[in-house]
Amino acid sequence: MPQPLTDPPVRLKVEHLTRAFGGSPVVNDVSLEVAPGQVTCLLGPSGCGKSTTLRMIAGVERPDSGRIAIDGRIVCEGSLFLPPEARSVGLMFQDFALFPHLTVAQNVAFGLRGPREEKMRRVDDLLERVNLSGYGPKHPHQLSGGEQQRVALARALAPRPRVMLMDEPFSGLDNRLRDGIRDTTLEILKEEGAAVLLVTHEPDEALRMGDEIALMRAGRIVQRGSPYNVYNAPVDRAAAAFFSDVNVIRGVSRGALTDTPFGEFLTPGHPDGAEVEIVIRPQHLKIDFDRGGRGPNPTPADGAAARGTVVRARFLGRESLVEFAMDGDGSRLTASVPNVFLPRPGTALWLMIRRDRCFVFAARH
Ligand SMILES: Nc1ncnc2c1ncn2[C@@H]1O[C@H](COP(=O)(O)OP(=O)(O)OP(=O)(O)O)[C@@H](O)[C@H]1O
Repeated sequence: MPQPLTDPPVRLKVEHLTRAFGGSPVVNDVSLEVAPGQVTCLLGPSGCGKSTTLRMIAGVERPDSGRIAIDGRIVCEGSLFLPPEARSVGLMFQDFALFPHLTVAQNVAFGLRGPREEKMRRVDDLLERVNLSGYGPKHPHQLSGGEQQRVALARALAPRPRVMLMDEPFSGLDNRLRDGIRDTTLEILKEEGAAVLLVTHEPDEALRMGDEIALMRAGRIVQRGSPYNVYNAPVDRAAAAFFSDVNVIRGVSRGALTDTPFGEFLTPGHPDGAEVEIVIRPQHLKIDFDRGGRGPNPTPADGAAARGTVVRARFLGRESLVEFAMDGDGSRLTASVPNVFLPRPGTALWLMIRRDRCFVFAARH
């Protein structure tokens, strides 16, 4: 494939952003870039500093240090601190408040400058794109939560912001509405070509919406990459566990191999005697029947099978979760299987591991 001659353009560039409250750093040396038309999801648990990062980029919170540039123009560094309205950023928060006394059209037109005709064209165009044509004369209280949310999106996008900052914008919506609105929102954001930074604590939302995920923990970005890479090549056990439950099999590395109930695993890079953790998601455990104690015939890719006894099986709709106590050491492992598979507690079954889906990390102490 031909290589691009220049790097893709960067719309939002954040460098070494830091902010402490009461002496403890809440945002610690955060750097990231977002290109026009790209959605980066800032993902992390509650309290990890996502909103504070977003607020500094918006210009409503001052960093202690660091630099923010939009289209190459520095909007924050040292004593330079441009207010939100001078940064060309659009904002959308969870508790987006539409102005109750203004109509839908007036809400969308609120941040627009210029001739009336032009403003009305932009308002009509946006209302059409959020599927609310004809809603212009209504007032916010006459709209459902989902409709109000779409008006808020139209309002934030109306002045054509270069950067769109969204903080948990979908969390006030009920589940059934959410997926549809996420998809519509994504489509419009892409058409508008803004660089989007979206804060969320929900991995599913980040996987669905993001071109890139920046995984944040305790004030720092611990991993950045495409959703595929962040999910399939986590930097550590906690990064893996943020996206799903995980099983952890512990062992000791010797000669770059670690012996487990499932056979030997390659553990290169771990010194002799080092404790390692083999991490595997529940959907990558394979289940087979006991066949009178003889067990399955694993392929070389499966490695060895290990026997366990069902402790609990739960039906979750799309999948079932089956929890096992392993024969050898009584350790617990959980497998998820598609559809309904609900073996009785006490049933003996064999488990195998999808070795290509394992992550090996140094053990945490
Ligand atoms: N103005 C403030 N003064 C003191 N502490 C603050 C202030 N703003 C935020 N914090 C603290 O900083 C930490 C990070 O807050 P922040 O809102 O950035 O986290 P978050 O990752 O967005 O979490 P959530 O998803 O719960 O909103 C929290 O412990 C919060 O209590």
